[in-house]
Amino acid sequence: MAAGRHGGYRDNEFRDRESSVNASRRELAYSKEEYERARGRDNRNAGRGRIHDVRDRDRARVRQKDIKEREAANGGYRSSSSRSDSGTSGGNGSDANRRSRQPVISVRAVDKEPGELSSESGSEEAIESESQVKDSKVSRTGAESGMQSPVEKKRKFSPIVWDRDDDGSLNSSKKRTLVRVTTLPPPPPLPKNKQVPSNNDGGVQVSSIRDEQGPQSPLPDSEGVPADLGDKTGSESPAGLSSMLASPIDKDRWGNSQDAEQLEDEDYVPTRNISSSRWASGDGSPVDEGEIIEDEEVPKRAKRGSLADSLGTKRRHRKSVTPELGEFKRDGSRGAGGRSSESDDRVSRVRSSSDDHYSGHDSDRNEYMDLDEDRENKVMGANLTDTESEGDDDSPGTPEPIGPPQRSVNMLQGCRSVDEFERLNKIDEGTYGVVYRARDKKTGEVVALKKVKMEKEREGFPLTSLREINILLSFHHPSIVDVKEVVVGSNLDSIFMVMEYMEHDLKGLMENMKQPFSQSEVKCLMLQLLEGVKYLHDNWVLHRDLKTSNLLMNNRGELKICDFGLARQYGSPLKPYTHLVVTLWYRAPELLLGAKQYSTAIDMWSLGCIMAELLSKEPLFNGKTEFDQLDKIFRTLGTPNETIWPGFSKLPGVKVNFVKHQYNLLRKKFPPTSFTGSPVLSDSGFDLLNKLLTYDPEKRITAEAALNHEWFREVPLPKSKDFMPTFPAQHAQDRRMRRVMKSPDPLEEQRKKELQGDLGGGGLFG
Ligand SMILES: Nc1ncnc2c1ncn2[C@@H]1O[C@H](COP(=O)(O)OP(=O)(O)OP(=O)(O)O)[C@@H](O)[C@H]1O
Repeated sequence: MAAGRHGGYRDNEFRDRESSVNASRRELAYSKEEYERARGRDNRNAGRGRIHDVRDRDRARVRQKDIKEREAANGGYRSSSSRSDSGTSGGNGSDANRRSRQPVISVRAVDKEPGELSSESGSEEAIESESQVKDSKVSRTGAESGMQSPVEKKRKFSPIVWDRDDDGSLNSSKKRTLVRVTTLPPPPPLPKNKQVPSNNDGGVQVSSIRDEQGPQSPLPDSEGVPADLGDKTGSESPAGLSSMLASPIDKDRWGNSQDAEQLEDEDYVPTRNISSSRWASGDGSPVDEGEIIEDEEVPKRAKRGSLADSLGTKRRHRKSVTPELGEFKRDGSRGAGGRSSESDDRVSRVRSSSDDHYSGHDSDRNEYMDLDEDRENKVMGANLTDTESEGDDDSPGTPEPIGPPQRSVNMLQGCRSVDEFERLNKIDEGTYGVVYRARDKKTGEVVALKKVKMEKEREGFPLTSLREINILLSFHHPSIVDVKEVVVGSNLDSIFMVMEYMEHDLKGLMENMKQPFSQSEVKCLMLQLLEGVKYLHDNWVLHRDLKTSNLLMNNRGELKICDFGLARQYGSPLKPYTHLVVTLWYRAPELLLGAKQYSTAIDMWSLGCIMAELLSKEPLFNGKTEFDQLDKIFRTLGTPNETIWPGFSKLPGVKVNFVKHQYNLLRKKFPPTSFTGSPVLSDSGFDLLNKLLTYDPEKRITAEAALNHEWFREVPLPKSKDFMPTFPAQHAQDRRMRRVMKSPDPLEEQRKKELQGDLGGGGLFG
């Protein structure tokens, strides 16, 4: 029976995976097509100026050099691996890529010291798989003669550079960024067919407030929040947020006198007034294209900004961003998880309604998608055009209409009202949002509504929420929580994400479980998790806050990643705030040690911590401070050194004198057999755990490689989702209490305190 189940699971699961892989491949095909098109346009525009030629030549040289180095380092291996080229080859293609960028690492494969994880060497297995990957990928990308586009390769593994303060010779942030950006790829496209719908692509209507408000509006550039998600449009919709923003606070209009009073009390009325927004004039004057605002990123989600800010920013981006960024309207593949027909309907409905009101700004097309870049990357696109040929094509004056004309609409016009939902209960209250269980009165469907907290908003709509909405509306995958639409509060002062309802989050679930998950259950969960993370990484997004409370589970055994408030496209320059991303217990050592660059590996470390927690029901490293966290890691895994982690000794945090723990004691925590109740883990399971918890981020296993790990193929096989245990749904107080009592991050605690007492307010949903 069990075997049968497993067999069934494997069929289903691997079919899922196969379809996911296929989707990824389709996305790859798209990317390549776009890339080729961009290159074609490069050629067409070759006469634009010498500077482009010089730049191209430089780039070509750098690429050649890069390729040669890689070949030399890999004994002639030329990786044709591409990010989307996933799954079935059994390859460690991503690892291969990483290694190929850092040849030294593979040379050190044989060096082992006490404390070194057995898997940290980069492994022969990986090298072997490189050639497999090479073979399989070469054949898929035959036109490239087995050589991956340098752009693709660079893009995938270009680390985020966030420290821009070290360039003393350049006293303007703009210059600094320009310099940095030269090493970075153009911002990656969101997934094909999964991008946040633009004006013409359904789901979200981007406002062109200036157009709406006429020339007298001083708002230079603004754009919409999610609106018009398809169910209703026009007259049925509430007044647009744009109008709301465009006029001074009006209690009647906002309905919520409490909010209005608060704002008045705090003298923040002007911030709600777009005509006096910081983008309009004076110190809040519109930022010129190319200007950088050196906003320092603040702790998780504390950063807020007016919607107009980010939207205005995006418009500025848009003029020079890469073609990929702007092009929403693509045919072809669906999301890896398959887009629901409902979503398609939504898109088509909005599309069909988007042909009127065309403002003539093909530039508008890109705005919503790019929200996650927000202020810190104001002119990333502009700068990229100075440094990347791919970006040249979308420079002003060379618009490439790709979809039907777009109309300008009020930002939230078309969104349904939250009153169309019946509130059932409060599920949880996160740091920056309250989550309710609710029922759609029309359809009877039970959903989760995450309310964006606006109570303390001084500058407008929280950027982190914009980012989250943007990403979640864009991405569709079985392992990523689905945001169906955005609705507005009855007083128009609040915005809710309508998500599929999930009965549990893994943190709360484990706290209520008597026994930890079995190995086969952990495998089932890890497979789903890895699929989701692979999908994110394939689409250039780092989650940056993976932890068990951000993993939802329903009673169908499905796991879904939520909380994308910290998620970010990578390959873009970021602000220095590294040590404040990722909840402490799940934070990678490079972040804890102040590394100046990070990439997908930070999420993989979190997955290692999660895997261990799923097996043992206890957090693996539950530090109280950053130092304590590192100490706990080092005690368990051994203190790293330059041999196992080249570059380690140069990390800023290494100035601190850590006790040198000689040995890796992880196996003691997860023995192959146990009579003491410790969670058991097979050799191959332990190998995977080791690879996830590898110190050197360059050698840490990728999601793709992890998915192909032997552990998932050995007995006990992954349990079928259908046979995963079910649990009674958790009530609000369970989840809330757990969060307040167990939250390990002092910053999070502080934020929680700040928010206490600030909840509630008018309307059905508080
Ligand atoms: N779709 C959903 N279905 C059911 N519960 C959900 C859903 N989304 C979120 N939750 C619950 O709400 C909690 C908080 O959600 P989320 O993490 O998105 O909010 P947040 O404000 O970003 O929280 P945090 O303080 O962790 O950053 C989750 O841990 C989960 O328990």
